[in-house]
Amino acid sequence: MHDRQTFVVTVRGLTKSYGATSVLKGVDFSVARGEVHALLGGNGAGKSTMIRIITGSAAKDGGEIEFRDAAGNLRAEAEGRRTVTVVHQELALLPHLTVAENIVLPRYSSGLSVFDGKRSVQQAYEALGLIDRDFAACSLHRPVGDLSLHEGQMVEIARALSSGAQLILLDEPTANLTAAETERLFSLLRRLARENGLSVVFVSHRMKEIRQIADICTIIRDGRTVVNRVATSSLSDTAIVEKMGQLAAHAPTGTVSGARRSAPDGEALTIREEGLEMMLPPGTILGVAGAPAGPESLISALVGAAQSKRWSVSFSGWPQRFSSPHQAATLGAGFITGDRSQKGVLRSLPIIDNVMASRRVTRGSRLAGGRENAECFDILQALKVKAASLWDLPDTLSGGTQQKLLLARWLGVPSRLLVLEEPTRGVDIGTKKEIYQLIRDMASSGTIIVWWSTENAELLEVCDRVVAFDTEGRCAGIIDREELSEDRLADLTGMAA
Ligand SMILES: Nc1ncnc2c1ncn2[C@@H]1O[C@H](COP(=O)(O)OP(=O)(O)OP(=O)(O)O)[C@@H](O)[C@H]1O
Repeated sequence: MHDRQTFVVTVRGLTKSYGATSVLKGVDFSVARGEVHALLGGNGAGKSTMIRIITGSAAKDGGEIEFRDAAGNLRAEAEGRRTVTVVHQELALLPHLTVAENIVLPRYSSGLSVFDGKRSVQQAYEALGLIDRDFAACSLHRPVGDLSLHEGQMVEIARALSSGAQLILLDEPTANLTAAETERLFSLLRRLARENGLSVVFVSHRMKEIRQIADICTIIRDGRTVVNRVATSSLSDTAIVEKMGQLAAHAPTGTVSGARRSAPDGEALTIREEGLEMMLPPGTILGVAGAPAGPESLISALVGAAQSKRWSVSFSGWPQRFSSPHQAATLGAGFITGDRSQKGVLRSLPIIDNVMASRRVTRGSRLAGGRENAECFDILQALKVKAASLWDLPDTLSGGTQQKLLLARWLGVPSRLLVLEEPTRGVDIGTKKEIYQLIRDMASSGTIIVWWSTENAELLEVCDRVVAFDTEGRCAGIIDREELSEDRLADLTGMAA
């Protein structure tokens, strides 16, 4: 084990309440210099709240936080915080500025230094060169808006290194990365940990990658640390899920594939592009696999988000072209966007409006009725959403719980078609299983489900058939359930299995 002196951050007995809700009840957490550490816990366990307190964007009620430098000397709290950087799923980069400008920006944020273009490019090159010399040599003057997600992540990590970060926290960073990019990100993080002494904290609900990347793990449950700095390899998957308090939900759910379900009534959906035709009987769950280009074009055509020359869609043989997602919704085609923060959650409206939105559209109701309260309450209970009040704003909920709000909007709404983009992103392991069952129930009642996921294991668990796209957006194959495997999907899509 590491000596106390080598811990870059140590949290002891941290407490935090929001009003009457006690969120952190005495959390302990410490990260050693140069380690890759997984921070685990169910939705709402308190991970982000603790991270916000460590970085200073929320205040603690009680407990201690201690920062130390590489030599083991105590740092002042304000100085220590500056050595911690969080890389979120939605990258905090300015798309119109160049790579170099984005990397050096924090150096000038105090307003005390005068911007020096030449020096900045040199500083940016030094930081990005630690990650990838070739990429640094050709990208410093490119606008960040032109980069891929993976390249953007490299720029954020370079920016953190350039501003003296000792500890980087990454929040589900591999969603939407290809297999090769995921492997490159993991080996980069391992190298920076080993050679530069960087500490990495990895927050993820994907068991497979937790094992791939993290040597040490800490598990938080309901505001308390239940596993503190234990070797990940010493815990089985079942033990991890049990410590998170989700063993019951983790039990096998008795998958019933569409092929074995009795065929419900309804209209069949036909999707065509040149040289390809898919006919989906009512109740089919069609998985969509691959990097964004292909799935996005198909989904836009299905939900009326964009006119498509590539795809044609028909219900029971009748061509169907929705002119907007609103029209699609009124005609029984639901859509849960993968862009939770920009297009999904209605931030200025309370939880009840977020949940009831699609029901109001499909029912054509203009006034919110009193019975809605009870209905909304039941829907949230089915998804185990813990909220103090239906009238709270969504920002008072954890990230994974906000994702559940989007699902709640369409679950149980009678629909011909439900299109889902990464519906379980950020959702904890136990809740994922429950969502799979709720979606199967909707399919059993005749709804056709189209489910895009970058987690191949989930497509295997839920879908009757999968259409796979390669990284260029071309259709690479349609695979029936019996022939599905994670390796086959990874091969066809080039995405991490
Ligand atoms: N501003 C706030 N006001 C009230 N409650 C809040 C606020 N911020 C967070 N909470 C509550 O604190 C609890 C912990 O949330 P937190 O975001 O830390 O969880 P998490 O472990 O990061 O979950 P996830 O895996 O879903 O991201 C949740 O129950 C959430 O509703």
